[in-house]
Amino acid sequence: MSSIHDLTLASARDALKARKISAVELTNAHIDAIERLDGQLNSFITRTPDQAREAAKVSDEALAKGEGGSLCGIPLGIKDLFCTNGVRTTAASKILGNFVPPYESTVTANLLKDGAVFLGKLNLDEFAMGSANLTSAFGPVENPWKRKGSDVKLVPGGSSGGSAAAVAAGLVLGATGTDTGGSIRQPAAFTGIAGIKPTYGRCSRFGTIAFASSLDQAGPMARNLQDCAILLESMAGFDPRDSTSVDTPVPHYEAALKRGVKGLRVGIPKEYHVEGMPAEIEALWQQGMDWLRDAGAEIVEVSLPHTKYGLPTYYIAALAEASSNLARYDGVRFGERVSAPTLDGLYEASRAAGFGDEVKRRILIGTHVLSSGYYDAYYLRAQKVRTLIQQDFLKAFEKVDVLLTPTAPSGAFAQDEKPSDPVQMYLNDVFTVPASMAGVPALSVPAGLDARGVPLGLQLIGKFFDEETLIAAGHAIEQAAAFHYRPTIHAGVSA
Ligand SMILES: NC(=O)C[C@H](N)C(=O)O
Repeated sequence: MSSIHDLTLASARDALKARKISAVELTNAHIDAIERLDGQLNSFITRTPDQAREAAKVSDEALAKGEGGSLCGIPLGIKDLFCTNGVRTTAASKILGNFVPPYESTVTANLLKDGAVFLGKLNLDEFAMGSANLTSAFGPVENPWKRKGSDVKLVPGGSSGGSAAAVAAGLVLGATGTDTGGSIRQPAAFTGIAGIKPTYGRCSRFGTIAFASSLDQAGPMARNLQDCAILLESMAGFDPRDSTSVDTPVPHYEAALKRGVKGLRVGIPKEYHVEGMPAEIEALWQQGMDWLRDAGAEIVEVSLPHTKYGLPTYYIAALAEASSNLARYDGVRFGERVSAPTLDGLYEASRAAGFGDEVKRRILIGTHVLSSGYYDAYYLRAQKVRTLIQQDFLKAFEKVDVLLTPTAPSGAFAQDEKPSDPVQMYLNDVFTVPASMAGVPALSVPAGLDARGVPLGLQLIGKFFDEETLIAAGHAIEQAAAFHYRPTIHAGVSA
């Protein structure tokens, strides 16, 4: 018999509404699973079981009266980058180690309004800077997947690595993520789950700790796209407190699952055939094209000529913004303070003690590319190239409805394979960053396992605010791929 941990978010929602299970029962099962497995996975930074049990009770009362929102009684995890009123919010940084926000982010407020039950705050790369969840001040997250016949610990991807691992292992039914250059899509691919980076402006950034404000976008991570669609509908929407949030109606995303892909034009960007890509990933990409063609789509080759500038311009623009955003952590207004005889000394000592190496590296590079004398050569130029990258997408979308690519150039790697050269780590983002720079929506769906038994994902990139077509095409891949595998570490497997 399958366990309560095999329920998808959608099936749990239906079972709750039909009163086949109670919210308290569902919540307790997840709290137990976290207690059993998270000592190993380390996907949570802060657990909130008492609040969760209380919220579940309230959900049951609403459900008994036939009331309750779309997520009533659904246990979720929240990436620890979203401010949660009265619950510690760290961004996985020492500098915010004791920060308890007095307010709620709009995204989490929307989820709460719809009745979600929060189990706690999920681990991530410090300030969302990383692709392996190795930069967290609260320790690395372990991927619940193992290579066949091996006990080596794999990374879950990053930066939303805690979200990805918790969803994959069945500790939560869904999670929030944020994606600046791939932080939802790459960890989703590494852990065999689905994740959507919506169009920039679709979800409010209010109350989400900023990394690079012109790129950061919240989105859902869950076992499949139906679950992501349900979450996204709740998370999205205009918010007057975020001037970049866009005032356009939120569709009923779940309905898009039924659309199919007949007649859909799917573009294959030829520049994504990068040198050194493993043959299995090329083969999976080809398989994805075949699946979509068999489901009635037309496959068209397209060109995104500025693709190769995606990574270098992202790692200029994002870091410039980060250096400016992170200037606020001065030891005076937030978080960790290290006393010193002078004010400058206090800033220096607090920032030196509070930030980890990767964050410091990025602040230094970001400050450099913004400094007078280098601004034009780096930052301004990167912004101009960013426009060219966006134009590539707009041109391609005159010919096609969506683009299909691999999500990442490799599957999950071992924790101790961490490259000493940070640029090697940045290369993980080669396929995810261009869509981020353009602001267009993109998603990752699990599409298969590699020869080592580790999941691989396919990415779909869409037109501005057309998440529905992405969901329809992604669902066609889900149906063809029939990805029903479970990771080695999973709540439904008894020890
Ligand atoms: N935040 C992200 O989207 C992750 C990306 N790998 C970065 O380190 O910037």
